[in-house]
Amino acid sequence: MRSKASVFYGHSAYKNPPLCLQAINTTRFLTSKTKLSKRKSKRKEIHPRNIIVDMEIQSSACPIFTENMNVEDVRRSVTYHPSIWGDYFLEFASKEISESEKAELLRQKEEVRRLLTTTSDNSLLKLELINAIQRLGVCYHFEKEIEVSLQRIHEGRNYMECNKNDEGNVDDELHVVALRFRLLRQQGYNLSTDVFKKFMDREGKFKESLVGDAQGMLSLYEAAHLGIRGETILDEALEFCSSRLESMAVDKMNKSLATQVYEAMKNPIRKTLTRLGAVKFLSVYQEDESHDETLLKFARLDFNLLQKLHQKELSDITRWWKGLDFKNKLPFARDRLVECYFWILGIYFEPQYQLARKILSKVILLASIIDDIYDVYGTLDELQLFTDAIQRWDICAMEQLPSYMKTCYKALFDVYAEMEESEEEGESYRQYHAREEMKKLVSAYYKEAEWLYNKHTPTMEEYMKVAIPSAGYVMIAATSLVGMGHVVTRDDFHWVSSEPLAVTASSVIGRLMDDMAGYGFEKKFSAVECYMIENSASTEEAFGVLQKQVSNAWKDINHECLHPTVVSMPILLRVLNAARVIPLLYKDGDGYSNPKTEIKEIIKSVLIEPVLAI
Ligand SMILES: CC(C)=CCC/C(C)=C/COP(=O)(O)OP(=O)(O)O
Repeated sequence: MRSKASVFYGHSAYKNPPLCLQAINTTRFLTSKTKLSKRKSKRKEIHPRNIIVDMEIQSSACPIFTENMNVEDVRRSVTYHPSIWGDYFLEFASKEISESEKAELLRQKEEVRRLLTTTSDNSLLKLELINAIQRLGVCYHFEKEIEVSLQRIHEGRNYMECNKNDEGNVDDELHVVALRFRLLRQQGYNLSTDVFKKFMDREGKFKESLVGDAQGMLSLYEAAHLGIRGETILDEALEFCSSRLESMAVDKMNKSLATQVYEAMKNPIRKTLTRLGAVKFLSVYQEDESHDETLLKFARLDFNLLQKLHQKELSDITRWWKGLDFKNKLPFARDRLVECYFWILGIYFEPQYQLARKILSKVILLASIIDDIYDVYGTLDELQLFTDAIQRWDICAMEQLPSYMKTCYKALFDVYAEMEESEEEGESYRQYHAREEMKKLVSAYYKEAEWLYNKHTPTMEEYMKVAIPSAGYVMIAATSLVGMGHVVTRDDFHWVSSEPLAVTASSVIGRLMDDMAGYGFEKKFSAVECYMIENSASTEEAFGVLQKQVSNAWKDINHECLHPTVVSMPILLRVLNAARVIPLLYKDGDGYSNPKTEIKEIIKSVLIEPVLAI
């Protein structure tokens, strides 16, 4: 088994910030926070204990206790805006995919399979075809065929000889080399970055002449996101391509390429959710004159049929959610049903993972409610009771809880019971592992609440030890395996519970991006404040260091996805996909708590609007 993540994310990385960061006084941080809260309060004129959370305002200050305060005074009252979707998805209750639609899908699928298997592996056409199939989100239909082809491409000794065009050898083209590199790395092949050396000068810099090749640079940019730690060529490539592509006059590119560059800068392929990437790529692909009509039609149909399936699932979960009536019973909590489902859809969208999606969507919804109980509403005494009850995991433990907590405890208990019922004989270890990870999550929530109430400022090391589990991604990784069926083994559950590097790295991405997005708004300590205080650093310096941590965490995930992997690809894909959700939700603020922003449009494009032919 590979080394534990603490080696990489331990104290030392934070203990030794660049020298320039060490002399700066923390008062800067305090001053900037005060200014910020003054500005916000003035704009909204709201009582500091009852702040409306909308796109600008997110939470109140931490509670200040005095002896004669009662419980209600102490509660940190935060009002999040209500769900923007309401019961919209209930209307899809009777949506079914018809038999004729299924038959048509199968017919078209066979045509694409024929196309895939008859296109020579030694051709650029094949690379482009595999790339299109993957980006259109339909590669789950052809996993075997793609695996076999990429294996042949990887082994292909005569690749270069087979790829001549009028100007010479196409394998000398940056686009071809970079595309091949990315496709093979995605498949887990640990290709050397030396393949890019021919595009560099004697000083080890990428040749400026490449600027004339926008397509090649775009492909190199995408390939560079598959890098692991220490691959300086890919770091260099990323910097070179990002700066050159961004400054390139858009009118020098054709429209399709310009759109792709714009999109790639925002959402590189490696960090993009498959379904969202498919919506975007469908429009690029259909405008590309060299597109394959069979593949395009199939991808469109598959997208729309899967969307129907997702709508029906969301309708079922909405019914369950309405039945719980949290809106009235726990009105302080975020009602983010659709956003939670969308989050889980990022982890798996394929039809075979329907049960897994249902389980994980319910669990993440309840985790969100519990997070608000700990961060917003519960008093420390109540939180202690809830934490104890969760550790006991016994329905009788509910009796000692205040009524709003009982509702949540019972709902959680029921979901895990449902999980148990869905398991086959001898599989109870699945629900057991999921439950243990939920207990750890709740303990971490409690620790954070305790810090807040006791006004304790943790060191970065202390903070990360708690904030990694409290990011919820270890719990998500374990629970994501529960409904996946026979591709998952008992060893996979042991792996996920052993703090493996990939899972910790995805937690680091989740934690740090969430903390950076919430900085200045959230009422609790975050990595930004911890870093600043511990290192007397400015906000900018803290962000720089944390962003570097995030970028290293991506490299660690990439590393763990290379052969030989500790667990199988379907397991690792869940971890990678969970990490992919984070930049989407947290790159430009907290898009989960405040989904009125771009997130709403994204959810619409994936879950509501069918893709149409132009
Ligand atoms: C991955 C999981 C469990 C997701 C559930 C929803 C959730 C808790 C989101 C983060 O909210 P937040 O920004 O308030 O989180 P925190 O309080 O940890 O900063």
